[in-house]
This record gives sequence, C-alpha cells and structure tokens, in this order.
Amino acid sequence: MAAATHGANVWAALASVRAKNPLVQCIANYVSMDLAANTLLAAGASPAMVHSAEEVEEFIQIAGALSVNIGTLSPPWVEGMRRAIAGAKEAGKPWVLDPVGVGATTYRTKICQELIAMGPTVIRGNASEILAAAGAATEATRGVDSSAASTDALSAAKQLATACGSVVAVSGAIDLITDGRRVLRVANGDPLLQKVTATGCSVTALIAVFLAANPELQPLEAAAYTLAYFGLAAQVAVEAHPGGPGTFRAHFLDALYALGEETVTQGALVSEDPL
Ligand SMILES: Nc1ncnc2c1ncn2[C@@H]1O[C@H](COP(=O)(O)OP(=O)(O)O)[C@@H](O)[C@H]1O
Ligand SMILES: Cc1ncsc1CCOP(=O)(O)O
Ligand SMILES: [Mg+2]
Repeated sequence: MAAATHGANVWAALASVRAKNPLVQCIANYVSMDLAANTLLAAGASPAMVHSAEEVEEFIQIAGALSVNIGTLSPPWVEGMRRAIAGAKEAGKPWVLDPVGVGATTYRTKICQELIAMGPTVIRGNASEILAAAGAATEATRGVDSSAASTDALSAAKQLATACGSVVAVSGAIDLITDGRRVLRVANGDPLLQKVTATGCSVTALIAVFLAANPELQPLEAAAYTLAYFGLAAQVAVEAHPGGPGTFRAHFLDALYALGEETVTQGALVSEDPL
C-alpha cells in the first residue's frame, strides 16, 4: 500500500478516536500513570487507571479495550492483571501488553511469559524487551531502556508473533510491526522520545485506544497507525519548539492534541515490506 494511502488511513483512525472518545482501562505503573493518562486524553480518548484485583473484572465490562504494563509489578498487581485479561477475553475486548524490562529479573520474565501465554492482541516493546520476550536475547538486558536497535529484533518479533498469535510491535528509530508474516515500518518519531520516561508505556496504552476505536482495522494496521501518529506528534513538537526533555514533554502533548488532517495525511511515514 502506498505511503499516501497509509497517511489517509492514519488520519481516519485518529478521527475515529476523537469522534468515539473510547474508554480504555489501563493497568499502568507508578512511573507511567501520569504521562499515559495525559497522552490518551490529548489523543481524544478517556483513560482509567484501574488495577485492583477487586474491581478489574467489573471495570473491563464498560471499557473498550485493556492495556497491561508490567513496569512496576508486584503480586497484587499481577493478580489484577490476570483477572482483567480474563475479563477482557471473555468479553471479546482487545488487550495490549507492554513487557517493560522483561529479561531483567527471573520474576519479571516468568510473569511476562504467563501473560503472553494469555494471548495479547498486540505486544509493544523496545528491541531489548522483544528479544527477551522471544527468548532470543544474546546479552543481559539493562533494565527498561533498550540496548538494541529495532531492526536487530525483527526476526525475534516475527517468531514471537507466530508463536503467540499476537501482533508484535518493536519500537525504536524505525518501528517494526509484524503479525509473523507481514511487516509494517513506521519512520516517524524523534530521539527526544527516549529522554522522557514512559513514552513507550504511553504509546502502548494508545494502541489499545486505536484498537477500541477502530474494530474494523486489523491489529497490525491499528498498531502501526498509532505509532505513526505518536511519532509524528513528536516531530511536530520538536520542529516548532526545539528544546530539551522538559519542554518537549509539554509540546508533545500539545501536538498530540492538535495534529490536523493535512499534517497526518502527509506526514505519516508507514510502509510495508514486500512479502
Ligand atoms: N531513536 C529514535 N528516533 C525516533 N523515535 C524514537 C527513537 N527511539 C524511540 N523512538 C520512539 O519513541 C517511542 C517509545 O519507544 P521506545 O523508546 O523504543 O520505548 P520504551 O520507552 O518502551 O523503551 C516510540 O514511539 C518510538 O517510535
Ligand atoms: C523507569 C521505569 N521503571 C520502571 S517502569 C519505568 C517506566 C518505563 O517507561 P518506558 O518503557 O515507557 O520508557
Ligand atoms: Mg518501555
């Protein structure tokens, strides 16, 4: 599909988010709660950070999708994740997993594998996380930030997608999104996104938003369009207001809120690898 067509599709998907204002349940983490919630609000969605095992199953009934993030996991949070995912699956709602820091500790890896086995619609992580989740890491992970390029994780992403039946999105300078067969590439973004904590967590929650608002799209496309919109907002923010991480964070939220049809249609850089 031509880049221009993808651009129009990214705009249509974003317009649907803004028109529908989907309610999305987020099991976030102590670091990302604020930025993820503000990202979703700026995009036109309605976030709810709900992680307690006592209420997650009830809440998913009224939400359009679920985002699960293992950033600051502990046993009570994990129980909330299990119940929320079971509820989402029973209700036929899409759910997205962010495997933050998988591979760093035995506990994190064990829980992540358990959640992956529950069949996320989309898994979005950085290259080190996708390599670890696929069992393909060749060096120890450094924590929540990536020490590899997204392109280093393409075959691991394909393998993981095929093994678990999920779409796998590897973020980085070029985002790679695969269902195990097709590969979409997104060239939008700015390196400053790596200098603000929780941007990865936020784009994962935003993928859940795009899934909720665009049920007619394949998850492969929905995930790619989310990353294109998110990355383009960063580019627009930096171009209009060059600066450092602190001011970027504010201008980035403003750009997510304000991006218009012409900018999105012309600026989204989505391409597909030949099969
Ligand atoms: N070098 C880069 N250039 C442009 N955009 C980037 C770069 N690295 C990451 N991004 C973007 O930053 C966002 C978060 O990705 P990433 O930093 O890989 O996730 P995480 O925060 O989970 O490590 C994504 O939208 C991604 O496209
Ligand atoms: C710093 C940190 N520590 C535990 S979770 C977290 C946030 C990670 O956010 P992201 O993966 O989006 O950079
Ligand atoms: Mg992350």
